Amino acid sequence: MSRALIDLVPKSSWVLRSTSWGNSLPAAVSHAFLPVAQVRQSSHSPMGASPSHGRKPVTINTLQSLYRKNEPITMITAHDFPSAHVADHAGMDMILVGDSLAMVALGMEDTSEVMMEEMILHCRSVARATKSAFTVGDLPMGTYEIAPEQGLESAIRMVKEGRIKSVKLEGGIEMAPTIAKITRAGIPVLAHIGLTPQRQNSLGGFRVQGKSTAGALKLIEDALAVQEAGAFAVVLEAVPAEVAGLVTRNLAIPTIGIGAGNGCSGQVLVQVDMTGNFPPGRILPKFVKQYGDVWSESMRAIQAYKADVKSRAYPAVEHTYPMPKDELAEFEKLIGEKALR
Ligand SMILES: Nc1nc(=O)c2c([nH]1)NC[C@@H]1CN(c3ccc(C(=O)N[C@@H](CCC(=O)O)C(=O)O)cc3)CN21
Ligand SMILES: CC(C)C(=O)C(=O)O
Ligand SMILES: [Mg+2]
Repeated sequence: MSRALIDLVPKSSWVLRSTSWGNSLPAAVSHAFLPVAQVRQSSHSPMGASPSHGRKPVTINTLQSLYRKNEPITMITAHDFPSAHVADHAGMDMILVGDSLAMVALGMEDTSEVMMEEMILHCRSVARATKSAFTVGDLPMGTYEIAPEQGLESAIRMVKEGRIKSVKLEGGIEMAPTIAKITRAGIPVLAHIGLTPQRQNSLGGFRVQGKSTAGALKLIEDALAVQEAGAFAVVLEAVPAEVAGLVTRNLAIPTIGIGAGNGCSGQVLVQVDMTGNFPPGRILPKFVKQYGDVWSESMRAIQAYKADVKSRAYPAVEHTYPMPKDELAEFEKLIGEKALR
């Protein structure tokens, strides 16, 4: 809302917006009065009671410590401020700004289309909402494959402009020099092997990897190479559980599985998949467990709004701004004089 507009709203209707940071805002932000008529009350998430409330920011050391304790690392994607906000408040250890946002947020055919500038825009919005989780940004296709220097330049842009804490890139042994280059510059790298969607055209589509003996051996070779290059963890996507378990047992860094069974050091899912925020009938990868039905809930709410507008049930009196009685009387008198109606 513009300054001019804010000045028009009577001060009496201003309330302290109860934010998701809890009821007691620090003094530094207590001037953040917004002209909202209602303090949002949510029965399912009482203010200040979210799992991540007051949690210290997750760092690379926190992740290391979870790994040592054999406690599974939780990771989910987010692509904007609200989706990062809810993931952070739910207490996720890591939030990934995946290039899958090309498909789930931008409506592109696959992930190869998304540009660096677009990834940076989404990273920035996620970073603003994330107070606790460790953030990772996917390097989009074409921004790291040419040479280690190109990879480092892109990784620096993701951190400086995207405001995220680490980068992820797809590829195994052939990417080791790039992973080493970025890591040595002080940017943590999450590797990603198995099904690498940016390479779908040479994989023959989104296909399970490491199903054959040769494929499984290649996966182990790749995992060891990215570890050796300095990756702080490695995503294993769409590989048999047996192979992922073996890789996990033979590495000294965490494995983050997606469609890789229960033997990994952690799990990641695409948020819109697991919350069910997509039209009915969409075919999901086999590994997705749908924990919610956000689409139906949004549909219900929007259709109820539509019905209320059509029937004039909304807005009701409580959603309107009353004029003081004396002002209204004066106003009506003036209208009568001017022959308005
Ligand atoms: N919304 C969304 N969720 C994802 O998990 C995801 C994306 N988008 N986009 C990028 C990649 C693509 N992903 C996918 C997509 C499909 C399958 C899939 O359908 N796999 C088949 C097996 C295919 C085969 O091996 O022949 C399956 O049955 O799960 C797997 C991973 C994972 N990533
Ligand atoms: C599925 C995860 C690992 C990913 O790379 C993405 O969301 O882009
Ligand atoms: Mg990705």
